[in-house]
Amino acid sequence: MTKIAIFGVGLIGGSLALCFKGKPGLHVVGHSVRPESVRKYLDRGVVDEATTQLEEAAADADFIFLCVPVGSLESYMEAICALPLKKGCIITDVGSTKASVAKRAQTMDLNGAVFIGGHPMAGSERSGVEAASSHLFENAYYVLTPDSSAPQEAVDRLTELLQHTGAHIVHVEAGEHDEIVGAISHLPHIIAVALVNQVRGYNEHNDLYQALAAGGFRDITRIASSDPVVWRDILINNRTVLLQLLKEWRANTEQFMHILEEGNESLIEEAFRTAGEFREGLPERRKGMIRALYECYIDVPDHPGIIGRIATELGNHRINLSNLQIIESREDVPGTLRLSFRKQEELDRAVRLLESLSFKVHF
Ligand SMILES: NC(=O)c1ccc[n+]([C@@H]2O[C@H](COP(=O)([O-])OP(=O)(O)OC[C@H]3O[C@@H](n4cnc5c(N)ncnc54)[C@H](O)[C@@H]3O)[C@@H](O)[C@H]2O)c1
Ligand SMILES: O=C(O)C(=O)C[C@]1(C(=O)O)C=C[C@@H](O)C=C1
Repeated sequence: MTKIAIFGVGLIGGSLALCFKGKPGLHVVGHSVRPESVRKYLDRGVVDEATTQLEEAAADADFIFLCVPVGSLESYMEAICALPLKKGCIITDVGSTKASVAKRAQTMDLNGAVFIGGHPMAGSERSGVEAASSHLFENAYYVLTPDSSAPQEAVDRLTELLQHTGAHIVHVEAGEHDEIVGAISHLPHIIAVALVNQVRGYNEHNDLYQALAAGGFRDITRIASSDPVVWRDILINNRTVLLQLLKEWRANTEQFMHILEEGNESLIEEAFRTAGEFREGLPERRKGMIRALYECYIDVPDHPGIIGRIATELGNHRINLSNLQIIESREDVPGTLRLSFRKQEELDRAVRLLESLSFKVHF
């Protein structure tokens, strides 16, 4: 039996546990310092076994996954490596920053274990084991940051285990990883939070701000609802990179102010054109969340029964919708529906069907 110990069975740890649990030859043990959490993991069937004892969880483990907030990673590593570990045990983490934990692993006594940093590029604004899903990592990228001291055999073993997540494994150097995710994940979280708080301030004097906030505001601010402790740790940990990115962001914002002061129409168009083109190239269909898998948007006239008709047509053609969301709906104005499917083939069939019914489909 291969024993997998997961420390911190929250959104990410719980999702990994669900990917491994029930697979032949794998036994998943969850750890929490809180007895009520241990009971919850067992009641929800996320792990095979759960304990509050660090030593019991780590004993004889072939793989140890550290799925706690970034600020707690090093203390967990130190506590675990002071325990008797199985020789050749692989310790990995899922932290959203990689350089500091990699550096700490290089300077500490790993007690016969091998450390390989990891970071699944999938997640959600939700947290806790309640939000865990076995589908979270499907088709997402999963970054590994092995340094030159990591034996190839260990990297191969971890890569093989992670096949159960359905993610694509990529190797990135830890420092480069932190720069890239700083720009594509951490900076957007800061911007979303700052924007929501700016509007929250206006709303204190006029609650129409909140009432009128529609698709645009929701789309750009979903991640502002992310877990405060998890994000406190990420931002503090990656602050050198983030301070540089924020300087560049400030310069970009000032440039936009100049364009507006000048009333420069062509530069505004140009900014939307270049941004739109780049965004079109994002690997949209590789996202790991169920709700964001294979999507299309359709314009619909705002009249009663239209949603029912679309759902019925899809059902009649045995096309399974995984989600349907009204993005915009106002009286007398065409609305937009977002339709999500679990498979490319279902999306393709839905698009053909909806177009044949004269709906306008976008991606
Ligand atoms: N949320 C995301 O979208 C996402 C995506 C990829 C990676 N990560 C990384 O995964 C790790 C876990 O994040 P998550 O989103 O699963 O968080 P979560 O809050 O859902 O889970 C965190 C787990 O760690 C435990 N924990 C242990 N020590 C803790 C402490 N001192 N403070 C708070 N919780 C503590 C909690 O009980 C919980 O089980 C973080 O390092 C995060 O950077 C998060
Ligand atoms: O989709 C989200 O809600 C996320 O915040 C996921 C997200 C991201 O920014 O893309 C957040 C943190 C991670 O470390 C990896 C992925």
